[in-house]
Amino acid sequence: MKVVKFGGSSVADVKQFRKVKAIIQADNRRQVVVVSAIGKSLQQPIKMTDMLIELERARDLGEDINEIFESISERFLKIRDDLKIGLVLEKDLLEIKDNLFTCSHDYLISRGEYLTAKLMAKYLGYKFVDASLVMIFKENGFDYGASKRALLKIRSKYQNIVVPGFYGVQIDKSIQLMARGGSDISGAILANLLDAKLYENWTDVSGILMADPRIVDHSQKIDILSYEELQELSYMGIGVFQEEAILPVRKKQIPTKILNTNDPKASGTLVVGSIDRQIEKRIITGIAGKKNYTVITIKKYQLNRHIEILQQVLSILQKHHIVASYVPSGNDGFSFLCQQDSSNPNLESAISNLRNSCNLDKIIINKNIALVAAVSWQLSQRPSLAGKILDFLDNSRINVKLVIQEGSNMKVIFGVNDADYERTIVKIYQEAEFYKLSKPA
Ligand SMILES: Nc1ncnc2c1ncn2[C@@H]1O[C@H](COP(=O)(O)OP(=O)(O)O)[C@@H](O)[C@H]1O
Ligand SMILES: N[C@@H](CC(=O)OP(=O)(O)O)C(=O)O
Repeated sequence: MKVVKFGGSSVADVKQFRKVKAIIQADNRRQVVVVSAIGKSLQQPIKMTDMLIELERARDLGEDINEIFESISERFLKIRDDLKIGLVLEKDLLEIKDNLFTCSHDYLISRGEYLTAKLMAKYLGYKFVDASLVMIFKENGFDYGASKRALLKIRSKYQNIVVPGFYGVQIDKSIQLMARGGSDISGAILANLLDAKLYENWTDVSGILMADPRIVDHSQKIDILSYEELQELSYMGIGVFQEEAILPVRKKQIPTKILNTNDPKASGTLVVGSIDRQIEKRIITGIAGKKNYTVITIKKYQLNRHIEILQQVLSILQKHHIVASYVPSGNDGFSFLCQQDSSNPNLESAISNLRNSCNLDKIIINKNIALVAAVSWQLSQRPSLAGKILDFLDNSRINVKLVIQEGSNMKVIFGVNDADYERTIVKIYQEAEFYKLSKPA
């Protein structure tokens, strides 16, 4: 049995729905289907999830919600009408509108997946199973036991089901949303619960590419990679597979394939536990990164004799809910990195709190830093790799502000100015290509 997840781009319009049906019909082991909310298409530049976020914003600001609600409804009703499936969606849409001023954020934003799954289930002739019945959370995480019991009970009656991704239910029956891109997580959890033979993750690219195709033209595909390597790449920002989706499949060693709905015959990328490295020629597995970091450097003379400073700094960060990666430095200071985005809304107040509360010599703030990581399982055997890349970036006049090689020994990270982000990825990609060609047989 296979669990198959279709991302927003795979269900963006009626053409995409037809492709999904052809894929499902081509293999009767594709019994458990997870869908995201309808995503972007050529005609529709906005994901349904973002339209719902916009609806919520309009509601909260007291603006007119009717226009945006109408365009949301129209997208669903158009797919239904074009597919000619006799599904009564109007009742669901009315219920959402009725609930709009009293419902929670998680309920509202999850309705994109809910309605898309209803459409898909009807179109495929599969049973619609609301995620609130089978994706059960408890206070401190996901409840695998309760979810499995509920799921097996339903599957004893219905083999072929469609489950909306991206959300589940809390003990108090309220809807709980997952992180953005969370349908990947739903699919991975369902594959875990059902001990699936394979988890197929269908998207709009033919697998995981060595670098973001929006930055590197004709980037090579990664044919096979380990859960560990994918974890590093996802953590560093490749959007194609949600980082939190790796653990559920990794735990049960369920092979996972990233496949292209628009080119279903393409082989895609296979993710597994271990790889025969004899046949793996690549030295750098992949390159990924993110922009918009702030580097905060704390200076304190003989910091190693004032260990309490570290404790104070960390507790201030915690108080402001700052998500930070810590980069130890020398005797007289250390740095940490924070993303300047919605994950750290209190960054500025945390910095001013640090300035006022800790007895520091100096705080240096460096904004608009991009991190670019080269992931390679061979890093521990090739310590010179980081140096070679640095040399290459230096020759290209890219100013590298920091280098981090982590304990995992799977990736080396280069901090550059945001403005140099794309160029850095292109240069490391070129270096990776050169390396592959120049590697001794
Ligand atoms: N290294 C990479 N390999 C493949 N795709 C990547 C990579 N980095 C970024 N992407 C982007 O991820 C997109 C797919 O992810 P996403 O938009 O979440 O798809 P879906 O709608 O199927 O969930 C691709 O269209 C591509 O632009
Ligand atoms: N619709 C949600 C969840 C998701 O997984 O979407 P997608 O498969 O389109 O990345 C989001 O936009 O975050």
